[in-house]
Amino acid sequence: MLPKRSVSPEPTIRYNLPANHFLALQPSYSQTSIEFPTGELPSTSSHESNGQAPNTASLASADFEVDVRTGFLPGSKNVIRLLGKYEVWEEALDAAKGGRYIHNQPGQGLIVNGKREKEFLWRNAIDSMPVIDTADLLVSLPHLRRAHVVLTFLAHFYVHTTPTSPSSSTSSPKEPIPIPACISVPLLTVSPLLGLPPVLTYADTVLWNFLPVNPSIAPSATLNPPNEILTTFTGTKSEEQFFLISALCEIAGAEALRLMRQSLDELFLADEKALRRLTIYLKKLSNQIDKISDVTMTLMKQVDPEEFYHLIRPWFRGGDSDGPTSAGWNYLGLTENDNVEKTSSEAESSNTLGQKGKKFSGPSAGQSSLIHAIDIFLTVDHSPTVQERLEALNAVENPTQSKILVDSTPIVPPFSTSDEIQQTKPSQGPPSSHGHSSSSSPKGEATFVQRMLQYMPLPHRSFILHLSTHPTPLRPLVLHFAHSHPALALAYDGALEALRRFREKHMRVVSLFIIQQARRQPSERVRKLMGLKENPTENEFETEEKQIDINEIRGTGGSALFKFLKRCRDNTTKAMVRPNAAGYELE
Ligand code: HEM
Repeated sequence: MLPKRSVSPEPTIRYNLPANHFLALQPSYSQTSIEFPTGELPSTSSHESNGQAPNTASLASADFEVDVRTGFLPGSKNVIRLLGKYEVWEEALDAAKGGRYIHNQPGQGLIVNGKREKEFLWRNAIDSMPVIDTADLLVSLPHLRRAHVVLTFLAHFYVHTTPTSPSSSTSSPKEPIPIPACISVPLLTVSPLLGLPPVLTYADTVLWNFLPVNPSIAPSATLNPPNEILTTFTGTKSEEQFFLISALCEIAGAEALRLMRQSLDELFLADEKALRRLTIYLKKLSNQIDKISDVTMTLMKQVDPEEFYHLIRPWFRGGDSDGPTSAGWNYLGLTENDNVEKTSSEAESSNTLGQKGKKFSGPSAGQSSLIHAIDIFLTVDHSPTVQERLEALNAVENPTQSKILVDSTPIVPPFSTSDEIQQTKPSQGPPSSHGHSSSSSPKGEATFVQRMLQYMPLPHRSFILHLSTHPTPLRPLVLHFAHSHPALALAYDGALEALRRFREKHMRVVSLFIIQQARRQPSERVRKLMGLKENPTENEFETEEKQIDINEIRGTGGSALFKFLKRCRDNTTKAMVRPNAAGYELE
C-alpha cells in the first residue's frame, strides 16, 4: 500500500483538466505555484518529505505526464487547430506556410532570409495583429500546447524573415531581433504554464505536433502509430518525415519504458526468480532499443539530406545560433520589469538575464527525454571530464580562440584552479547523479543533458530529475551477481551495446545530414526553393569543398558536434560490466 501523500496547499485556480492530469493531482514535487511553475528548477520532494510522499520512482506516472501506453507522447489527442479568437494565429501560420492545406508542395511559403514582397507583407500583417488575451486557452492542456506550437512557429517565421540590421555586418554590436508583442506577450504567458522557454522545442515539433492513424484513440507502436504531422515550416515531405520519425521513435520508446519499469519491480525482489526475469527484460530492452535505432535509420530514406540542411534546419535556429556573438531575440510588449521576470527561464543564459537579447537554443532531438531516461536506467555517466570542464571554462574566457564553442550554457565559473575542479569530479562524490545531476550542480558545469532538460516540458524534466536523484540499483546489482549469474551481466551489457549501436547509427545520420551537407553546395533544385540565384556567385558558398573541421560544426543545440557525439557513445561502452567480453577496449 502506498503511504499517504503529504498534504499540499490547494491550488488557487483550477482549470478544467482531466482528473488524472498532473496539474489536477496533489503534486509530489515541490513547486512555488501549481498554475505558474516558475523558472525555478523543479526538485523532487519525495526524498525530502520524511517518507510521507510516495516513491514515484515508477517509469510511468501521471505526475510526470509519462503515459503507460504512449510514453512521452501525450495519451490524449493533440489539438489540430485553435478556434475562435485564436484562429487569427492559425491563419497567420497558414499564410506563412503558403496556404492551409500545403503538404508536400514546397516553395509556396515564406523563405528564410526571404526579401520578397511575400515576406514583407506577411511581417507587416503580423505587426498589425492585436495582442490576444490567453485566459480562454486555460480550458485544457492540449489547447495550451497547441498555442505554444503555433506561437513558436510564428516567432521563428518572423525572426528568420527579418532582414538583418546593417550594423550586423560591421564591427558594431548586433541588435537583438525583435519579436512583436502580438506573438511575444501570449507566448510569454503560455510558456511558463508548460514549463518551457519561449522558443520552438522538440515538444512543439514532435510530441504535440502529430496525429496517429486513428486520432480518436491513443497512439500505439503497432496498431495506431503516429501518421500525420500538423505543422511544418516548409511543407516538404522531408520535414514531415523528420518530425514523424521522431514521434515513431517515441512510441517505440514507450515499450522500452515499460520494460524498464518491469525491471525495477524485479530489482526490489532480487531473488532467483526475479534475477531470471530481469535477465529476460534486459534482453527485450536491447531488442527495443534496436527498434528505436531501426526507426531512426529510416530517416536516411525518408528525408532528403540536402532539403534538411539547407531548407528545413535554418528555421530551427534559436537566439543563440551565432554562438557567443549572437545578439539574441528581443521579446517586445513587456515593461522593463516584465522583461526580466517573464523571459526568465532556466534555459536562458545567466549573462542575458535582464537584457533585451534572449539566447535560447533551437529544437533538437536531444531534447527528447527518451534516450536520457534509458541512460539513467542503465547508469550511463555523461558527466564532463576534468579536461572538458577546463575547455569549457577556457571557451568562456577566450570565446574566439576556443574550439569548444559554448552557446547559451549559463556560465558562472564556480571554481578557479584545476585542484578545485578535481575535487568536484563526480566519481569522487556520492554516486547520486550518474551524469544527470540536477540543479545542485553549479551552472558553469551545465552538461548537455542539463541544458536540454530546460527545453523539456516541466513534467518530463521533473521525471528525468526524479530518476537521476533516485538512481536505480541496477548496475550495482548486476556487478554483484556478475560471476554467479553471467547471463544477467551479458543481458545488461547487451542493452548497453544496443544503446551504443543506436549512437553509432545516429552519428551516421548526423554525418549525412549535417557534416556532408555543410561541405557542399545545394543543388539547383534546392537553390531555387531557397530563393537563391541560379548561378552561385564566387563567394556565396565559401564552404564548397572547404576543409571543414568537424569539431567546429555545431548542432542546433549548440555542441561541438562530433566530439560530443563520440563521447556519448564511449560513455555508453564505459558503463558495461564486461566491455572486453563484448570486444571493446576502454582507455
Ligand atoms: C536528421 C536527423 C537528426 C539529426 C540531423 C540529428 C542531429 C543531432 C545533433 C546535431 C545532435 C547534437 C546535439 C545538438 O546540438 O542538438 C544530436 C543529439 C542527439 N540526438 Fe539527434 N539528430 C537526428 C535525429 C535524432 C533522432 C531520431 C533521435 C532519437 C531517437 C535523436 C536523438 C538524439 C540524442 C539522444 C542526442 C543527444 C546525444 C546522445 O545522447 O547521443 N536524434 N542530434
